Amino acid sequence: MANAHKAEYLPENPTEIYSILQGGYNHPLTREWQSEKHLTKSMFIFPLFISDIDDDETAIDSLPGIKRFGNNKIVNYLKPLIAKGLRSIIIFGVPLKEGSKDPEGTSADDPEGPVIKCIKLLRENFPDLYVMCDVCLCEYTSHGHCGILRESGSLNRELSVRRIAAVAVNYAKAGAHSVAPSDMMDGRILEIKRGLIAAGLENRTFVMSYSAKFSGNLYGPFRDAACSAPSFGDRKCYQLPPVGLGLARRALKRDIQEGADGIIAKPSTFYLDVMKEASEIAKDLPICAYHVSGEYAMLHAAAEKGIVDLKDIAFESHNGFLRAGARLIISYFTPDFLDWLTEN
Ligand SMILES: NCC(=O)CCC(=O)O
Ligand SMILES: [Zn+2]
Ligand SMILES: [Zn+2]
Repeated sequence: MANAHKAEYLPENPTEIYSILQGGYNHPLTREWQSEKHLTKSMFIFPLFISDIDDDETAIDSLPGIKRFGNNKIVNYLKPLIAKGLRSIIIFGVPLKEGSKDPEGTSADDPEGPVIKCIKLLRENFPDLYVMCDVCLCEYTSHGHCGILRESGSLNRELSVRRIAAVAVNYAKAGAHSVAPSDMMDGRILEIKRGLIAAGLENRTFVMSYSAKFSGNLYGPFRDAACSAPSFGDRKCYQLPPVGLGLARRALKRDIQEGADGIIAKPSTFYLDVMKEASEIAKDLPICAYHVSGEYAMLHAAAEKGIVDLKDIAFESHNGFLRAGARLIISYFTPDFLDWLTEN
């Protein structure tokens, strides 16, 4: 008999019954029930570009809707967003003044520099806002690379890691709740944790590691906003090659061992497999997707051309990150989601 292996309880023609799925999602509510996770306002971390020109308020052409602000302007800009439910931001400093960049990136943690001033300002004005700081040297170095260089132009890993850790500790001292090293120097998580312990700040500082940060073609608008393009060469010897899934796994495992409290996967849409693996390898840590500037700009460009609806595509992409295991999202769409998640 053809159906000898068929279970007793199956009907003669099972496809009649078991192939039917559409009854399970024909209503808007039953479609919502399919979602295992929902986007919430508290998942969003909004990138801020803060320059050393205190009255700065400059639109970034390649990042629609995003501006660079000086410290005199940022509080008023954030007030309505916080009223709508903004919980967290990540600060990127942008020194623009003549002579504000040098080989060591001194302006990164200058007490009078844009970042330290912004941390203090935001902590004073918004006691409930969670203040995260990107930690890197590229915005502050004259050469535009993410670490300290040898005379030959190659990276000095040891000096870089020491400098990165010192900057991170100074941000924490100024009041940052979280530091997020994006430099990709080997060993910086351990060095930062050691620095935080030495400063007595280890039990109140969240170290968010950009573990799986790939070099590639999606950071252009950010470099316009942060004026951080390297003056020579590229970042391919420290950011991961896009094909390097194995390297991402190694970086993740190392950063977990060195004590990272959270993991960033970046970029996001093109690297959902990495995000999924990160959520499995680092299952005890929150995974954060970084929807980077190029991804944001592409969706805007497509919407402008009438190819996609901006809100629909933003939900589709950001829900993808949750499906892939992310719990947090750094996104330039944050102000939009604060509106959209209120309407919903
Ligand atoms: N550390 C931040 C970046 O390198 C770029 C992010 C972006 O393109 O939005
Ligand atoms: Zn950098
Ligand atoms: Zn970076």
